Amino acid sequence: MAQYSRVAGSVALITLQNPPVNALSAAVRQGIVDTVERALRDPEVNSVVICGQNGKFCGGADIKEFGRQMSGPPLVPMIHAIEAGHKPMVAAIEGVALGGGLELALGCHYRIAHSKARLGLPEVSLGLLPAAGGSQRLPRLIGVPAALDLITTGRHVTAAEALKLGIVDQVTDHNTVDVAVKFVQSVAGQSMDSRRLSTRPCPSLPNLDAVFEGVMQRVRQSARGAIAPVACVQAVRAAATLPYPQGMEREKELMGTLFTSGQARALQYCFFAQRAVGKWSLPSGARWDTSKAMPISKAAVIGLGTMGRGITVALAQTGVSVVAVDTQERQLAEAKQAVSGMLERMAQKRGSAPPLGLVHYSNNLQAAADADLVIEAVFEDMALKESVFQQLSAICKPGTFLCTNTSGLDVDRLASHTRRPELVVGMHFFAPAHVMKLLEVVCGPRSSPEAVATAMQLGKKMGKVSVAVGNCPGFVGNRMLKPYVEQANFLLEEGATPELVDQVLEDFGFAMGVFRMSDLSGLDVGWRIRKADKLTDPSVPAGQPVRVRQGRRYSPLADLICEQGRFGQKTGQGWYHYDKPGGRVARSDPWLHSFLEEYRARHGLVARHIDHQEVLERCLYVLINEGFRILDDGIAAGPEDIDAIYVFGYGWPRHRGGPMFYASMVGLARVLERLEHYHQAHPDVPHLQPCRLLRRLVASGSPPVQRWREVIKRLHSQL
Ligand SMILES: CC(C)(COP(=O)(O)OP(=O)(O)OC[C@H]1O[C@@H](n2cnc3c(N)ncnc32)[C@H](O)[C@@H]1OP(=O)(O)O)[C@@H](O)C(=O)NCCC(=O)NCCSC(=O)CC(=O)CCCCCCCCCCCCC(=O)O
Ligand SMILES: NC(=O)C1=CN([C@@H]2O[C@H](COP(=O)(O)OP(=O)(O)OC[C@H]3O[C@@H](n4cnc5c(N)ncnc54)[C@H](O)[C@@H]3O)[C@@H](O)[C@H]2O)C=CC1
Repeated sequence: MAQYSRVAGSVALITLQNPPVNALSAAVRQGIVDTVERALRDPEVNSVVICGQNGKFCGGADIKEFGRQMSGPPLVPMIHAIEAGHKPMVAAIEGVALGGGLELALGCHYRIAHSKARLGLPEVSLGLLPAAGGSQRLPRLIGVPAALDLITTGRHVTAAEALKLGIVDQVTDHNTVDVAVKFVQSVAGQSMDSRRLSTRPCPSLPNLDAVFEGVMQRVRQSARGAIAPVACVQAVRAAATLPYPQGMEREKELMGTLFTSGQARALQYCFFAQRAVGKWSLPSGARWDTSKAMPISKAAVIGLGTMGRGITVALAQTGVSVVAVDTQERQLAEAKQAVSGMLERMAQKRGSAPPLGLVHYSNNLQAAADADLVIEAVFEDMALKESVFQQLSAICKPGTFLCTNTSGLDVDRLASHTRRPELVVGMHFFAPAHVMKLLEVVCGPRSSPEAVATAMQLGKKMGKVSVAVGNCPGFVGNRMLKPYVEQANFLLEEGATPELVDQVLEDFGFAMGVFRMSDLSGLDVGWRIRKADKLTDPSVPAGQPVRVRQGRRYSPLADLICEQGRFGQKTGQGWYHYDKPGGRVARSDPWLHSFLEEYRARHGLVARHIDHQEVLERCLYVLINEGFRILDDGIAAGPEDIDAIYVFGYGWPRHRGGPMFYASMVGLARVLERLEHYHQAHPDVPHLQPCRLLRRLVASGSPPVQRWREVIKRLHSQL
């Protein structure tokens, strides 16, 4: 809806009303059309201000309407009518002006923003382009390079940057509507001809072709198969090279392709999945909106290796005071330097002071005594972690939350080593912890709703997408990763190369294929876990066939690589060769290829041709199959949780929506059929055996992912 009122005698004030973000639903669009017509007709009115209710101008088109039959007045003619109006129209921008909201403001003759407002055209992140004239008006207003930057990245700008770029005419710290009303009165009666952006030429650019070629190259490289960024560049090119009406035609044509695409559906699903995961609930009935999170002003981080350092930085960035503890003096000194360096670099980028004073260092666990919350990040060793939790339980004040960053150990077992198991919860960050958006909050059977709420809330404050998961080996993300990595190793045994597997996965859209990723993370990490699981020599019982462990197929390839001291990037050699230890550029390694040939010969394996389809299906479907098992076990609340974990923590291409969404796009019957096919070919690989939930969903007619919860009926929910 849009409310019409008269202020200051002659100014019509149109207020968009559609909480929470005044999205441009059909009713709002109809309201705008009606109220603008009324203002233009009313002889007592000489000017118009458009604003949004509750301090938010407009969050853009109503995304919930996409994918349904569109009704109500379309945006393009509505915005044209505003721009063509003979009375001055001013957008009073508070809160946000995003997507269609900014396009509406660009149709107005002036824009006044509050200093705290954010503006942007984020359509690209929904698989779309700004198709209500945004791709044509913005370049005319701020020039091609700046418009290309905003439209292809979708980034939000502050009011101050918007003023600098020329998107807004004025920024105020006062009441924006009052300022806009005063301003519009001062221009009432003037001609608005020069203020209509559609009538302006695009500022000329001498090297137009080179600019577009450069941006297109950059976009294609970083988009990894996403079509919207490419269409955004094409639309802006139309603004730069065609008259406005033809540019609008091109914008419409490009939007037509995007609007109904699978990528747009996937990206819009991700938007809602990201929000859905915040609305967690536990089997006890405790929920996100009924459980109280405790405020955390002082935290302690125990263990200052790769993870502890990143977690310390992320906490300090959030304004939380941190006691950073490592018992090794050398590690402590190195961590101090590394943390300060990271904080300084980040502050320099932002142009603010680094929060160095928030971090204090100690080599003594006692320093954690008065922390509100502790995050343990020592080596992945159960006995060590148990001892640390036992000590913390004795040292910390009553009520301190005790969290672990373990990658997959039993959180409840750690809880049992404390006097307050209800205050123990997993906070599983991803490396680098100050950059990666994902946080798995692991709820043990005894974790209290307050502990879960506090960890979820702290994660959100740190800018993370926090996902509540149940307690099982590997939780959600790493549990699914295991069969994926295993399958990639089997493919090597059968004739593939790391280059082939990685290329297929990178073509699919992963930032890194599985072998490049393993080299980056360090091959020794998995090796240590396999040793602890008694899968590697010398703990393997005598007589155990070398490619079978615990009755199922096992590939010792990664163990053999590690035995050679090849731990990946850190040692300069792994599945690939690097120029030096710590080198980043992966090069094909002839040694590795001969090693694979010898390995196959030794085990009587005959290399066969493996095509791209098999690589993709075996790696992805086995991971998806484990995702179904996780849902069936009640370790994740729904497919959205798994998808958010994979998109924000594991580099799953966002435009493919996450593994569970992808499965529903491929078709569950097809996934089932291919798993059956591969399981028949490899009966000694239990992970390939289709899970019963997948079968049940197929038997229920393969409902869309949004309706899976109706089919998942858990007997023993862990969440
Ligand atoms: C606005 C935010 C920054 C607020 O953030 P925050 O305060 O953190 O709150 P949130 O938790 O994010 O959100 C709260 C709540 O609001 C919901 N919500 C937010 N935004 C929207 C929205 N735009 N629509 C609907 N709902 C929204 C959100 O889901 C939360 O609710 P909950 O899920 O129940 O918890 C932040 O929310 C944000 O960033 N929002 C998104 C902003 C955005 O991306 N805007 C752009 C939208 S797309 C757009 O505007 C495009 C256009 O306008 C162009 C439209 C042209 C259409 C023309 C169609 C022509 C098609 C031609 C094809 C023809 C095909 C054929 O031939 O058939
Ligand atoms: N490295 C990664 O990518 C990820 C690791 N994790 C998990 O995070 C934890 C830490 O991993 P990393 O940072 O990689 O380890 P790391 O090996 O880099 O660092 C561990 C640190 O703990 C310190 N430490 C050991 N015992 C201690 C004690 N009793 N008290 C205080 N400090 C002690 C060590 O001195 C060392 O500095 C592990 O549980 C790991 O599984 C989780 C997510 C990702």
